[in-house]
Amino acid sequence: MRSTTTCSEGVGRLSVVVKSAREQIALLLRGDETAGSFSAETSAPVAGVTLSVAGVGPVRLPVGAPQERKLVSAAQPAMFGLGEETLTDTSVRDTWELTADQVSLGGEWDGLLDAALAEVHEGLGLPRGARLRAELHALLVYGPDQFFAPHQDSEKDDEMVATLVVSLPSVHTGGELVVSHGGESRTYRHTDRNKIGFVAFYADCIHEVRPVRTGRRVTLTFNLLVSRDSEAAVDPDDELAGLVGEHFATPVTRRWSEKTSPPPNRLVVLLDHQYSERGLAGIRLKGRDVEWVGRLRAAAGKAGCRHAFALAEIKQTWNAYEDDRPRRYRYHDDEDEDSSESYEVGDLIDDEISLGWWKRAGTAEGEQISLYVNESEVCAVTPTASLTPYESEYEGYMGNYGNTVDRWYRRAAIVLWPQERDFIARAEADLPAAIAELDARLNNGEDREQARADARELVGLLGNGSTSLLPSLLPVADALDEAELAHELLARLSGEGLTAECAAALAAASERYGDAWTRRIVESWFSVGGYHHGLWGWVNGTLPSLAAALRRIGADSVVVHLCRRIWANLSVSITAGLVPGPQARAARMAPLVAPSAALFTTADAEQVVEFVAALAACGDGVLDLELPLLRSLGTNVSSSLVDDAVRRLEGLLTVPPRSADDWSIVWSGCGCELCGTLQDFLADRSVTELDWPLRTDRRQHIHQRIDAAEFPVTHRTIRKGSPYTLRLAKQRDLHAREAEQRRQLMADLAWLRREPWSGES
Ligand SMILES: O=C(O)CCC(=O)C(=O)O
Ligand SMILES: [Fe+2]
Repeated sequence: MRSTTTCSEGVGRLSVVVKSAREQIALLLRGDETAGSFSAETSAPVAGVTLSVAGVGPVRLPVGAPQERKLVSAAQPAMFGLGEETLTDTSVRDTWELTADQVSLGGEWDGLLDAALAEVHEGLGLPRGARLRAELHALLVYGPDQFFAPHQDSEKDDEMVATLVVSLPSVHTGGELVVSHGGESRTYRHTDRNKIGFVAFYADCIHEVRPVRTGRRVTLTFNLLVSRDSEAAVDPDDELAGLVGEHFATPVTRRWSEKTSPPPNRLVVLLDHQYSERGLAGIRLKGRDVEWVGRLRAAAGKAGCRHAFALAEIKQTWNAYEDDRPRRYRYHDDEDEDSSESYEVGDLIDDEISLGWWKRAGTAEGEQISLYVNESEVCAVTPTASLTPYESEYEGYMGNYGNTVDRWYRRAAIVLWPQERDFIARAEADLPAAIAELDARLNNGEDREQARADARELVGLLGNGSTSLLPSLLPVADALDEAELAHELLARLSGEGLTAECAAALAAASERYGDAWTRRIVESWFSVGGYHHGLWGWVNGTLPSLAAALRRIGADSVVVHLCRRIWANLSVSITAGLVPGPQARAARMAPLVAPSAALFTTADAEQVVEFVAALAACGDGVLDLELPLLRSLGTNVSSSLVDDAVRRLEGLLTVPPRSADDWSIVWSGCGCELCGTLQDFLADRSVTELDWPLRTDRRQHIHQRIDAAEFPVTHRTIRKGSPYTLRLAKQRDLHAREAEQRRQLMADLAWLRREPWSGES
């Protein structure tokens, strides 16, 4: 049910049917200032509502002409009150009336009425605790020229506060209801044939029904009564406390999905005025904030909540449309324009709120925090958009959004959170502090079950790949003494966060939870195939000292797991880097040399033998890693690695040197017809040039093959004829280059043989 406002002056406040607790809190804080209006309007679909009138029978809705006539025949001319008298005077009131006892409403009616009363309740700004009831007074039918002159309804009942006019759908023109109060007047017309219209106004309003011009207007009038006792019963602070409780108990419905999330962990109520940290910490509040904060603190106390004062940074992103109308009509966004361009602001696309500082009640000092606040946790009496941003920036076309304008604001807030969710609410704001606190509690031997429960809550906050938290989290995971929980806490972090200082805690956890646990956690920390941009740096810089520290305290088995996992990562990169082109391959191997050296010097001899065995299974291209690795390792090297390199070099040198008339190049392509032709050309001992007419896409394939393998072959496209011709030529220095390569192989071999390889790892 949505309000279809047809007022000619003033706009009804009713648009949303169900308000969330935080929206109601904002309304409640705003108070009477702007809350109520003298009249309010809403509407509801007529389908499902039944009407029956004594002497007429069931009346179909919308009301058609034959039924209107029947209604009139069962009606009386309406009377009106003047002082103590009741009169009939068609110059004041001319309409047909059926009394309440003749009318019965059914079907969906009761539900619709309740919903309409809820809206009207809010629209009129009636006290929240008050109970509003509607008492049917009459059914009225206005035919052509009939009307009701301006008048004020008599309050027939002590509890009566307002009148509700329900317009049933019927075809007519004219017959507007005009309601006036304090110099303002609003005109209501109900013309929608599928809807029932509701207009409520306070009993002290002057109102009239203008003459109907054609058709008939059918209305039901109700007295709106407020129960006094209920009004008195609810203390507004209890109401606020109730709403706060409701906020923390209501699952969050997400905007674009059916799913719900657990209830929010906090309520951030934005204040109106600006404050410094010191001003806020000293609770030197201004203006309306004084009252709001007072009420919210009282409500927090009643609802079992803690609170803090906080400073929020808000960034709003709006759609913007460039405005190319002539200058004098342009809309300028305030005096301080966002940029020299003019534009119109459209919809709010994004509203990010984060808290960077807070001062919790009961603590001595404010704290720097970092807390992203969800929209569902924010309550604003004054919308941020109505304030002045401290900075704004107009951006041209931004992908999906078109043009946008970003606006930044700083606002103060009071933050409430349930006492029983204190730990997680604080942890979300300051994770390192929460971890340190858990650590201290466990060290002091405080309730371990509680610590476990709190730690379980932390799991969801430990995002993917964080590196900074491992050192502080490891001792906590150990002290919790629960293997699965310890794993969950640590598993989503990156092993790159390990430092030599972690050795003791890591060794302790490994000892407590066992070898299989250790292996599993190490595997999570260094997932294979994942993206580890800092892994090699960590292996070079940290792994050796961490391993040494672990060994000093007897945690050799942890070192074994670390080395195995680093090797798993390294060997994936080695395999991927063994590309056919020698230069490309050398470039891929270069960054792997240092981490390989660090790993080979860290791992125990047995593991190094395993690593070398894996290298030995690779093609000869792996020499591009093995030789620089051997140089980097110096004497501190496993003989098996030397042996593998020697074996490869010797093997390559058994191929006799190229004879002067031999121009063959051994290669096999992808097996396609083009690669076959290329292969034949390359393999030919005497042919050194090939002119090959080829279509563009086919030429591309051959270019790629030659570039990937880095053949000593030039390839040029001769842009003549159709298709163009690809000219391949074996490079003239083929022999000289191979001779040079051979000299290098021999030099490497001599170096390997000459070196006194004393240190057998
Ligand atoms: O029919 C209407 O819209 C209003 C009637 C009225 O003002 C009354 O019955 O007092
Ligand atoms: Fe009236």
